[in-house]
Amino acid sequence: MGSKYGTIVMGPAGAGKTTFCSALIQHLRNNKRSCFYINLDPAAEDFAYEPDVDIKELISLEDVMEELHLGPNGGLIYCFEFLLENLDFITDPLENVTEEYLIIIDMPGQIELYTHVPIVPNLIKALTRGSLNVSMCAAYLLESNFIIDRAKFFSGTLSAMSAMLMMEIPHVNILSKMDLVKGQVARKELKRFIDPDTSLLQDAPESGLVYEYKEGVDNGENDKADSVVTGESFARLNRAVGQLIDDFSLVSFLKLDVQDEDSIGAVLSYIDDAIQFHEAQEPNEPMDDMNEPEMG
Ligand SMILES: Nc1nc2c(ncn2[C@@H]2O[C@H](COP(=O)(O)OP(=O)(O)OP(=O)(O)O)[C@@H](O)[C@H]2O)c(=O)[nH]1
Repeated sequence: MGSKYGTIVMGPAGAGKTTFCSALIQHLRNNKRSCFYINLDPAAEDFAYEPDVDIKELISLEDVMEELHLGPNGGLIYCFEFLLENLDFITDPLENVTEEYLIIIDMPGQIELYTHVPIVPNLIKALTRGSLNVSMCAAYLLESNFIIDRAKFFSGTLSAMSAMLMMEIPHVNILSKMDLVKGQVARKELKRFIDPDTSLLQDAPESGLVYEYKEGVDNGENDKADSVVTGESFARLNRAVGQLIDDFSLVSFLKLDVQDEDSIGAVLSYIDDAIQFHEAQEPNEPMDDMNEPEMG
């Protein structure tokens, strides 16, 4: 059995994951490459391309919520725990996928799956270290209009970093929906987000990553600016968080506009390169630590 290659598409809700998967599939088709599309978002409904494997065929989020009286997030976690107990649902169809294919996995946006409980890391281990030995790259999407709110952008960057550290596979960060900021942000300014320049946080203290709220102030979204205290201790805390991002200078973003075929091609070649580079670096380890206790 030859090698297998795949990308797992992650990022917050609404970042454009499913749209990116469709654009990527179209691009692969245009270039006579094959793909195997797996949808693991039980809430996703409209697909430009029908998935080859769809978690909805295994378990219904609606049924789980109704029968177990769970909310959407608890229901989603249940669905993934069920998937991990029934991994054959994904691994069996992948057995015959050859190296000509790019396996594309479309994920839900809920951050709980990546951080609070190590569900996605365990899923990735099963795909990369088991007999399947899929060489994978994570594609983490953050939507570009986050740059309008610097605090939101940097907290998104921290989530991207956290996913990168948890997954332990090659990782590509992508700023999606670039069409929405085109012409609105100067090129030079945009560069400071592409390679995150943490001094952006200090340039606009009202956009600090860490806020202290005044007592008795309504902390609703609209009143955020009024309720921020920009004291030196908070400036220091912001600098410290900024330094943390700086220290991981690996975080930088590729620009994606799904209408622009060249940007899709550029993202794909980064994914291809990241997979190839990783493959050349270290052979996949056997799946020996799947049942080790994980961080809680
Ligand atoms: N302008 C613009 N809109 C986009 C782009 N990509 C996605 N969208 C829109 O953004 C919304 C969310 O896109 P999805 O692809 O469903 O995002 P998702 O990350 O899969 O969403 P969840 O599955 O809910 O987490 C949809 O209305 C898309 O049409 C883009 O490149 N440009």
